[in-house]
Amino acid sequence: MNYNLNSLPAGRVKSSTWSGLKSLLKLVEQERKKLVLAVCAILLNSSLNLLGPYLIGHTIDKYIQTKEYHGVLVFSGILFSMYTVAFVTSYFQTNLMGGVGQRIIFELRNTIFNKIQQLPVAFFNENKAGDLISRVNNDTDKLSQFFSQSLMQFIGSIATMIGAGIFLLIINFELGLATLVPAVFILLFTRSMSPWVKHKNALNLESTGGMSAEIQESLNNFKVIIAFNRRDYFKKRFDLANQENYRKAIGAGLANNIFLPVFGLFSSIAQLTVLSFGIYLITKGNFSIGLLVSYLSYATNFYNPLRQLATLWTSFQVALAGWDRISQILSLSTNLVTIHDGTAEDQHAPLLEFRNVHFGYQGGFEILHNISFSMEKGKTYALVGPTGGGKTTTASVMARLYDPLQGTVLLKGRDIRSYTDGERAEKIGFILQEPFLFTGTVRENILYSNARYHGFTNEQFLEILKEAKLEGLLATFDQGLETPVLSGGESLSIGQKQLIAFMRAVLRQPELLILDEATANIDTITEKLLGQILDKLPKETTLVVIAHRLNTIENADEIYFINSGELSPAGSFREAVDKLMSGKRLS
Ligand SMILES: Nc1ncnc2c1ncn2[C@@H]1O[C@H](COP(=O)(O)OP(=O)(O)OP(=O)(O)O)[C@@H](O)[C@H]1O
Repeated sequence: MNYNLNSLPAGRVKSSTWSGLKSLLKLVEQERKKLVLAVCAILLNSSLNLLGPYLIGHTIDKYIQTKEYHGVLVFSGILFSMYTVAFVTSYFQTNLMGGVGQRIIFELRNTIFNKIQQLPVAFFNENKAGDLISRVNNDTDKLSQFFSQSLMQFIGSIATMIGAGIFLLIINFELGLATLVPAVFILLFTRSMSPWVKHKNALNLESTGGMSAEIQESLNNFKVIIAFNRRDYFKKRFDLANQENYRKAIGAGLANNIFLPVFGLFSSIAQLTVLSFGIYLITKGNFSIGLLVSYLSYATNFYNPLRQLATLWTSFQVALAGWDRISQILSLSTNLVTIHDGTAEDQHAPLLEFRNVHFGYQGGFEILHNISFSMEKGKTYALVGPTGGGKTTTASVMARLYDPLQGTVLLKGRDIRSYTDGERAEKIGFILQEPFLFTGTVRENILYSNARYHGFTNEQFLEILKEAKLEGLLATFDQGLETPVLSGGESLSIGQKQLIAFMRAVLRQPELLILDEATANIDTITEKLLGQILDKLPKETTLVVIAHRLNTIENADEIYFINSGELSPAGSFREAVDKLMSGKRLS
């Protein structure tokens, strides 16, 4: 599956306005009741506003021209009450829709975030975090604006226009037709321009995502930037991204503003038509002044919402462009599905086995070539080899961060794909080369993957750590379990981060524990302590150690070389060292 959002076909194939609208409306299904109420309110509002001109025309012809001022007063009262009710309905629907918009954005952000969480590592390799953040924050905001501000105005404007159009045709059919002709041109113009406007907005959102990705990358690398005094590098890159965004925003702005003057021009033409044709009809004796006043008002009632629609249409196109980017994420699914092959675990089978495994990252060359080997319960395996040889990649396939392109990985004789994520994570612990920590405390970070200890007090939890012989590792943290972890671990040394990752993984007592350079940044004394802790793990635990330092693999039962994606057994530690001495070097 292609996980690169910027090259996904959905990004280029634009959904049509109608299908986009339909899928957008699906979002509000849960809000149906509130939506119906809001639509009723807006329809009532439009009807009341539409009745106004008719009553004014009637008052002029029936009471003002005949000087019956009592009737004028009565009708003024009626009009005042109507406009008051119209105001209340308008306020009611605005309130209602404001809430609907906020709930939609809330649900939508949850849905996208949950979807992102379900996607495999390959998705994160392919997309920049800044762009994803922009999709979750900025693009959903565009949708929310449409739902909370524009949708009801949209419905209200269309209702008012239809009503006004009907009045125009009823009062005088010929004059009505002449008044409505410019609207047909507006319709045709809007239809032909909408895809272009939406495309311009999509480009704008894309460049906002790109800019956000630049910001995120420079913030992540601020230490390197400062150390190498290369502020100019990211400044240049940001300038470029900002300029690009500026150009795209100008393009989108121009496209968005194209409707307003055109709509304005045609509505002025319509007003002129009404005025000249109407006066002509009056001079012929076929029309009254009151009717002309009503008529002009209806023409305004028809063309003003149309002009407003120009703005709303733009907001709709922006929302559609945002929705396209969001639905790209929603349309993805994990390629690491759980299969049901019905095979039971075989307690006598090797703990983990690679059978003719081939693997390559998305869109790249094959990295692992036809690897076959197996690992027994309770043994320690070392993977050694040159930088870029494929050790971490092999470990990642072991932990099913990726599936092989060809071949099978078996866990206890069962296809690893037949285990659920939960079962797999329970059985396999993986201490990554770059441990992931989040803002909080040391305790929270250790508990991250050990939910069963969540309710424990510090004393109880310390007891658990003591039993697992992990307590000694806390000595390097000045406030023990309560030591704060700031900015995703920036406040800790890399060695300290590795210690936390170590405690996190060991506490789970997995059946297979993979340590990818897990001790590379730890002093020799602490490393010894770690070694003792590993010795205390249940004897059935299988260990896989990836290491550059030879002393860390001294106690391995078997050592494998991984070089250029090929795996070969190196025998015992002595044999491995002999091989190294005879010319093959570890990195
Ligand atoms: N996410 C990725 N996307 C594409 N290629 C990758 C990715 N990760 C690693 N590679 C490539 O796969 C190859 C093997 O990398 P891997 O990280 O497995 O090597 P390694 O033996 O663990 O190296 P080291 O000792 O430096 O950790 C390298 O050529 C690397 O460029």
